[in-house]
Amino acid sequence: MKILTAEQIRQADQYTIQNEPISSIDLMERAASQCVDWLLYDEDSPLGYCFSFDKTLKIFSGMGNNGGDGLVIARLLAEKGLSNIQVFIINYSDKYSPDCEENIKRLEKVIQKLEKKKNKSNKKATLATREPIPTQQHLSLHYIKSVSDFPEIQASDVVIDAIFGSGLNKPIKDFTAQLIAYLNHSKAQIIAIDIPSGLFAENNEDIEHRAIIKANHTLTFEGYKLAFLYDQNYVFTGKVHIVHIGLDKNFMGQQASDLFLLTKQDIYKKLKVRPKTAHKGNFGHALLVVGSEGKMGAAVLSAKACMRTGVGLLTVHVPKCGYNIMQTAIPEAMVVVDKKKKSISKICRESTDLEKYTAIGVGCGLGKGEKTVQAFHDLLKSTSMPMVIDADGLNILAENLSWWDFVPKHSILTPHPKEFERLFGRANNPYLRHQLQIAMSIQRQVFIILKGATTCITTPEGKTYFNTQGNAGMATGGSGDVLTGILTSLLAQGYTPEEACCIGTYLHGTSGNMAAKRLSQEAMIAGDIIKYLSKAFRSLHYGEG
Ligand SMILES: NC(=O)C1=CN([C@@H]2O[C@H](COP(=O)(O)OP(=O)(O)OC[C@H]3O[C@@H](n4cnc5c(N)ncnc54)[C@H](OP(=O)(O)O)[C@@H]3O)[C@@H](O)[C@H]2O)[C@@H](O)CC1
Ligand SMILES: Nc1ncnc2c1ncn2[C@@H]1O[C@H](COP(=O)(O)OP(=O)(O)O)[C@@H](O)[C@H]1O
Ligand SMILES: [K+]
Repeated sequence: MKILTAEQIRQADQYTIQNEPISSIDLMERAASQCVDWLLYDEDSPLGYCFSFDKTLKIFSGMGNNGGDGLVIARLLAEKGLSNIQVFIINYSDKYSPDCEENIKRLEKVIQKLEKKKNKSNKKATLATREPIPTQQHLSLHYIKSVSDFPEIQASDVVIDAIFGSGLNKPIKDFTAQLIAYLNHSKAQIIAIDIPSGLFAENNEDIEHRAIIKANHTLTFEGYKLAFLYDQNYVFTGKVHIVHIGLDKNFMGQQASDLFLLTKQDIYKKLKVRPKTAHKGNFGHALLVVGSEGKMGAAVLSAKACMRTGVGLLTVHVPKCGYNIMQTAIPEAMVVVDKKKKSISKICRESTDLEKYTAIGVGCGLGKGEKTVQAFHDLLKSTSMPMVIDADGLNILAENLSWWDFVPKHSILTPHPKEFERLFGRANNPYLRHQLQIAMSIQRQVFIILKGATTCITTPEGKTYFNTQGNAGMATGGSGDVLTGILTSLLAQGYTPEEACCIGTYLHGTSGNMAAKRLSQEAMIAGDIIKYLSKAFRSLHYGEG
């Protein structure tokens, strides 16, 4: 799925208005009604039982179209009978967008209607019983012009943030900034419409010092904004839900973008089906160069994951101390033993040693001893076959930058953020780090998988794929080694490095999700990601689970 910029979405919005055709105010109505559906029916919605309990919905609307969305949400929910709704318009300027202004009038009409109904039923009740009965529905409209107008917020309130959307063009200031701090400080659940107010859709500088809503949920129109895919911004977006508002699909499909979000459909299309008559020679021969004393677990995890991802043959090169461990843990793998006991010292005696392998993975639990560093150097120089480089392989490279010349083109590097920083340096914010990652992939002609809650893959052509599969249960030692095994296996089987990166990260995350579902995030360990690979494959091939 393509990720479009806020500007491209705005163009899609204009195109839809002109070509569907639909008026902009009706498009706003459609967008808001989709949000209302989510609020009323989605299992994640904190509003859930508002119909029966006395939660109050407090909608904070700005003066642009995002504010307009908030006003329509209020009206539609009131029309559906929701009991307690308070709308606050933030008067940060003297200019409303036309659709926002029109929706204030529409909301005022509904309020008047409800008031009339209330008076009528009170009159009836007074005539019949001599006592007024309280009306069920409260809908009110208020204006915030300064700090003194801020309403009290209870922990049980549900707050809708419709202050600013994608039209934000400068950091928020003055009492609106104070309002955002005030809302963030409350204990209420916050739902942001389209984008948390204060967050820019792409590049966010100086984020620590800016006023930005910290939402529990964000209902975003049509697709993820780029900023939502940076882990550092999760604190603002909370869980992101895509709300489809009927923008022109063809127009959006034609927009140029080098940014993609990986979906199950994408992976399904890339996965090969094993021919009925296949033999093990059809699925490659992987070499893993891994392990050192005390870190043989990393080696075992990568080897098991490699086999469980379908490679035909696997050879693992380990130090002597790893021989029994490896043969016992995974008898399916062949083992080549280094002449050194505790760490690897020489990988290939001759350059032809490597010819029989179809992919090489190196780095898990390797250590950085002098001989190992030399062996890694020799390995880089002995082959032009793209390889997977992880962990200490990356750290060694970071300390020997001139060796970049020997890294085979189209290799896959899998740094976590700290390893990324060692390799490529620091960037001031996640957007700039992403730009740096793209630039490095192009310059070094390698695939970089920057691992995190959302994993970011960049290609030598400058494309980016984001993988959002996975969960915090995978934040446990060894998860990265499992990924290295999976990637090496896919490369060995003949998947292109780009396919291996996409399938590998998605599979790893899906398997982690299945493990967490069954075992809990707390109790799962890296080895469980391997155990659930079979389920993950079945779900990708046949939609099971
Ligand atoms: N795209 C779609 O498909 C659809 C989009 N829809 C909705 O529209 C939203 C975008 O609406 P929008 O363009 O009116 O922008 P919004 O964020 O409400 O800002 C309003 C104005 O605020 C101003 N302003 C900016 N920054 C400021 C600041 N820091 N402090 C003070 N003022 C500031 C600035 O005015 P200016 O400063 O330029 O005069 C700006 O024009 C979008 O997020 C979605 O919710 C749906 O309704 C329908 C389908
Ligand atoms: N919160 C999270 N959500 C999703 N995936 C995660 C999360 N935390 C870690 N992961 C995944 O787990 C793996 C951890 O890799 P790494 O940091 O190299 O671990 P290790 O060095 O222990 O093997 C990465 O693939 C990462 O994407
Ligand atoms: K918003």
